[in-house]
Amino acid sequence: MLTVENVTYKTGKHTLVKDISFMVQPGEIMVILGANGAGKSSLMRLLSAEKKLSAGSISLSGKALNSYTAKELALKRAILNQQNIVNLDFSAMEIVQMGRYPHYGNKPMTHDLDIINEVMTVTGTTHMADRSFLSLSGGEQQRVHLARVLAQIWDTPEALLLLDEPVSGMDILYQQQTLSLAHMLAKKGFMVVAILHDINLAAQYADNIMMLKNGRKWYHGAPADILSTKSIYDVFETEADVFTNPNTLKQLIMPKVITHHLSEQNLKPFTL
Ligand SMILES: Nc1ncnc2c1ncn2[C@@H]1O[C@H](COP(=O)(O)OP(=O)(O)OP(=O)(O)O)[C@@H](O)[C@H]1O
Repeated sequence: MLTVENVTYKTGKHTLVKDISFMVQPGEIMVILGANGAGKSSLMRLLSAEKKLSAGSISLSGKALNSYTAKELALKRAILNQQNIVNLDFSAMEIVQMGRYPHYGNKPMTHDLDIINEVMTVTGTTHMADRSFLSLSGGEQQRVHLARVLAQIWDTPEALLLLDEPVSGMDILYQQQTLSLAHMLAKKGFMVVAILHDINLAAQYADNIMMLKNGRKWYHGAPADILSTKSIYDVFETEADVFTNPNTLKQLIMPKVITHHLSEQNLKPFTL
């Protein structure tokens, strides 16, 4: 289990995360929603132990996160960051192999190679294995990074998978496939925490949603319990209709079109 208690993160004079508590159970997907600048990535950096807490505590499988060694953490949790910059010319398979690195000495063993093949299959990246990573499209690179992250924890029971905007740049098919995969991994016993911007995807895949605003937790619960016109307005300052999809019984969010800032008088032609 992931247990987060009264966590605060300050940098300089700024408090980016304020007194947040929650738990994520093995088998659960928790999605973090919030406007730009709400503190989602900052919280994610605390969960990954990339940043130190200013106050509060985080424990993973009953052990304080800050008492894990770097190697222990690498075997227990993996993070897909928003930006994964690679400048060197590796093949896609070499990138995925890097994810497996904490598990082997000099050379990957047969078991490691089997896992690398498996995660490339489930992320639809096998056919890119020998391609230069730098030649891949943005969405293809994102899938290779996902495979790398999965290779790291594929065979770890109750691993923590942290996904910061995992489907940005992916087409609609791979968005669905990636989140279905996250769902499958949760059912395998992983704890999945994902930042998404698409509320409809959150409604479709999350077991629980946490909505942040100004670094604070504003709402937390099952999508059906917390997604409403009011909560969306409170957190995003945007009006939206919330329906129930008759086929899936999940929430469907339809933002209302805002026209008042865009009157024709305000739209002057550009002059060069
Ligand atoms: N080192 C820093 N010093 C001061 N403010 C910072 C620092 N790093 C981030 N911030 C600010 O903290 C706030 C939260 O940033 P964070 O990246 O966590 O937001 P986010 O919810 O992930 O946003 P987005 O949806 O745009 O990715 C933002 O206003 C950001 O500008």
